[in-house]
Amino acid sequence: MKPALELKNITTLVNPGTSEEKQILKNLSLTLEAGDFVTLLGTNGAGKSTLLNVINGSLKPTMGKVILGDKDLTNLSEVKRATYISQVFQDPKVGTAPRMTVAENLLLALKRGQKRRLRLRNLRSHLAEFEELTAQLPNNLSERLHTFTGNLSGGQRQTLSFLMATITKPDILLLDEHTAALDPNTSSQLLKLTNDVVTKENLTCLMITHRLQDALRYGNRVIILNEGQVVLDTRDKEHLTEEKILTYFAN
Ligand SMILES: Nc1ncnc2c1ncn2[C@@H]1O[C@H](COP(=O)(O)OP(=O)(O)OP(=O)(O)O)[C@@H](O)[C@H]1O
Repeated sequence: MKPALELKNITTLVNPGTSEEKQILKNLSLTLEAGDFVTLLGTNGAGKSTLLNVINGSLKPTMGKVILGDKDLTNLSEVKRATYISQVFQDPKVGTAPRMTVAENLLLALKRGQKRRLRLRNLRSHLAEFEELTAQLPNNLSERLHTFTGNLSGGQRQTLSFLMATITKPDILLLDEHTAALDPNTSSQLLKLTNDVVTKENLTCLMITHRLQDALRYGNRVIILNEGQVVLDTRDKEHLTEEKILTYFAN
């Protein structure tokens, strides 16, 4: 079977030819198998978000290739890649349309890839489905289906962003510290939901986190980046400890 995602010799150079020139990712290669749930760790500035940006297409690598299944995405725009790749960001304000209701946002996510005019038709016929989908979720989202998302709490909005990112099964799910801005209870509820959905749907997922205990608790594989390179890539989580992880971090 083909790997879900292959990054081949990715190098990203920003501000080339200026005094600000910086190589962020350095000839980085990485293969994700279908169903891999990777927790991605590394010090501030190691290149974790840059790696996600190269995958989602918001940053074009200076060199290297991004292959999804049998498709070469390297020259595909961010918008076109969104058909295959979903992402949840750290900021709850990103990822949902604030002047649309929860139900309207869910419908947009469900009809991803269709023309906007067609996407908002038949909202009524999906309401029962959305009620059922949100009923099991934290933060009483099911009681807020007709609320503008701009009026939701950060936790409700992040739960909605996660639901939108997974409502149709993405080929790759990217999570960039998606629970970091939430209070400890809400954060652990959303992480548990994340784990349940990723495991049940057998999603291929890359999740950036700074919390070592979460990196150890969730997923089947741990990757640590340092200065734009992979310094640890292991599925042997049984023998991994927080102390051991810290030895791979830059000082
Ligand atoms: N477009 C850009 N132009 C210039 N420098 C950039 C750009 N994008 C990222 N960088 C720099 O590249 C380095 C890596 O950034 P990146 O955001 O990928 O790190 P990170 O591992 O996600 O860090 P953090 O844990 O702080 O979120 C940082 O030093 C950052 O300042």
